Amino acid sequence: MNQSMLTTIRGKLVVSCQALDDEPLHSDFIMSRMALAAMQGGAAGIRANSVADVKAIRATVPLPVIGIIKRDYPASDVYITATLKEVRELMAVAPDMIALDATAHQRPGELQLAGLVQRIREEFPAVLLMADVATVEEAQNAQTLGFDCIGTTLHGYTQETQGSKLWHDDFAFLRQVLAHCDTPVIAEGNVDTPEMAVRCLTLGAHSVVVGGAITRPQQITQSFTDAIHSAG
Ligand SMILES: CC(=O)N[C@H](C=O)[C@@H](O)[C@H](O)[C@H](O)COP(=O)(O)O
Repeated sequence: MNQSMLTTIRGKLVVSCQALDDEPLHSDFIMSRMALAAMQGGAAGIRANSVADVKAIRATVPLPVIGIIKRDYPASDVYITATLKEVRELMAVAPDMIALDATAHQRPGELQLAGLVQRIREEFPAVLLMADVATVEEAQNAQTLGFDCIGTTLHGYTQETQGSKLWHDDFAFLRQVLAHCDTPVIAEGNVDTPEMAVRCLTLGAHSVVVGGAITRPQQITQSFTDAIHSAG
């Protein structure tokens, strides 16, 4: 499956099934059922956090999986697959692709981004690597480092991009990344409606990842209650 994941998800939807330990649906069993529901709805791939969730999802659905480990480190803003330790942990459950923070921020541990990519390529040559970025410069750097694909995942979530949403100005950030990179670009982050997902693909995104709008019921509920509140 590994080498073909990018082919499998081209022009299609990947569903992010994540619930952190402070969220109501935190459970590898529930995430595996979310993945099954996503598959029944036509998703071509799954993105998941933690070894337990990736393992449960892999045992439940035959879809390719993008694995991450979110872990907070003191004195670093990097929390998505920050070090080689998380990569090695994930490889025990063999995701097809691993996504890692590819921002310019200082990483915990010895290896910075270039060194980390080099070590992963040496140790795990078969796994695909997705660069989660927030800026165009980070996307270009990820391309130079040889990532297999670039995700807009962290746009709006770093100090430099705080408050920006992927869909702002008709997906201006996504369009800029697409204009500057030949590497496949995956639209991810605040893609909250089917129309937005279609727009990302029409603009040239290789694939689109949708999370909370499908798999976080507290967020979905809030969109209804907010709408009712503003109408009243
Ligand atoms: C910023 C960050 O930590 N993003 C995480 C990355 O894996 C997830 O919490 C998001 O749910 C995922 O990126 C999908 O985005 P959205 O849920 O907005 O569709």
